[in-house]
Amino acid sequence: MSEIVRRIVRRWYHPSLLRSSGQYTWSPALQLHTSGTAMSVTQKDFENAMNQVKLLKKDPGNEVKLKLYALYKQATEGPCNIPKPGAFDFVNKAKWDAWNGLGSLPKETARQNYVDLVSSLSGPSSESSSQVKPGADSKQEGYENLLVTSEDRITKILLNRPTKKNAITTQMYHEIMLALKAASQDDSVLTVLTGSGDYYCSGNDLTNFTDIPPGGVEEKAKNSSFLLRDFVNCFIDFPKPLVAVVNGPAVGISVTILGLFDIVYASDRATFHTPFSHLGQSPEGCSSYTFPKIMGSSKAAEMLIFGKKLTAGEACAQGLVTQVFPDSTFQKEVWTRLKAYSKLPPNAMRISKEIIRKNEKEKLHAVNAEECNVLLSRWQSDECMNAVVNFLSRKAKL
Ligand SMILES: CCCCC/C=C/CC(=O)SCCNC(=O)CCNC(=O)[C@H](O)C(C)(C)COP(=O)(O)OP(=O)(O)OC[C@H]1O[C@@H](n2cnc3c(N)ncnc32)[C@H](O)[C@@H]1OP(=O)(O)O
Repeated sequence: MSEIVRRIVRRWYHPSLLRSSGQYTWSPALQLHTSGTAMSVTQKDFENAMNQVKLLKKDPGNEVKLKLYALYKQATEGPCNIPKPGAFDFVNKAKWDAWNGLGSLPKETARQNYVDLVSSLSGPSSESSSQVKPGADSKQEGYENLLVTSEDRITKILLNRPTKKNAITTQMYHEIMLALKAASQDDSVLTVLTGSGDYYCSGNDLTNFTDIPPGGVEEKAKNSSFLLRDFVNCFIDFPKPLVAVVNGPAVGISVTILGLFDIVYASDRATFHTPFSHLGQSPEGCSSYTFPKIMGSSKAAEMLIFGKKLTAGEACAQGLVTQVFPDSTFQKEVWTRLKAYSKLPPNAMRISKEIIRKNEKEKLHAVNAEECNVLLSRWQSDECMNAVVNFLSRKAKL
């Protein structure tokens, strides 16, 4: 083991680098405001949702209350505009973090997300709504950082960790695999992956690298390689039409697996970034095969080797994205379209997907295995470890 590796392992264990997510105590100070400024189309839904919150029979828990608080503030006041409270002012710091974590999420999207979240907590409502609201029908329990709902024959898997830009933790990889398995067997006909807050997903959670088992960095790298292979296999083998609703910036693995989706709809706020060389890593998610195929080898190289960040428009021009929508109407347009698609005969859709993908499957599994094998050594390299330490010690961002 080189000196740098020893230094990094020591630093990985150093408590000052391991930031906890914190536990919050519910107090009246966290309760939602119930007056809002008048807004156009969804104001009625928004007000109904605010009223539904007061009628909830079960305490939704502090994490959900913080999300509701943040979305409410974003929907009514826009991006966080108050100074960061001191570290020991726990409650206000938690509220500030939640609101600030929504970044520049547009008011309209925050209002929609608030209504969706309340619907998922309340179950089906008897009131009519002017909006298409995916996810109000049935919420599936057992996920910590996903919100999995089914409505209108669409299963929606929402990455629900907005304060961390939906970075994917080890547990989330497992939860996403479970959710995909359940969706492949439920009575839905389409499956959607999307993100909550202003990001679609910031990729692999870099703190995953701090959880070193007794076998050291090598064992960690092996475990991660197996987990990644299983994770990507779930996308390769998913039998129903799979749609990515890219609501904001996407980074790393959340971008590379897009080549395994059947449709990718993007907000015009979305960007697509695979900074593998910057991180001392290499492509995964079968992108070393799908990207050159989709966009040609030189465009793929610019993304995968040089980390060029694409706008939604560029990603669409290069074939990675199916269609781009203005952010202000993104949710409404996309869900209206998906709801219409979900009425098509399910067996025909499934069989069409199978015939489109079947000749590629073996190749994709081989590419996945090879990419994971290369990453196994990349994750143990000084280049990668330095990049992770720099991020964790706040020296580097993308
Ligand atoms: C099983 C293992 C499989 C591994 C598969 C491999 C996949 C490869 C990849 O996915 S590579 C991509 C990895 N991702 C990154 O490098 C992104 C790192 N994040 C950033 O550069 C920035 O956070 C940002 C550009 C995404 C957003 O910047 P912004 O200034 O808008 O916001 P903050 O930096 O303040 O972020 C808010 C909080 O979220 C935390 N966070 C964001 N992304 C990640 C991440 N990928 N991993 C861990 N934590 C992340 C960030 O630290 C902030 O937390 P804090 O509020 O506690 O400070």
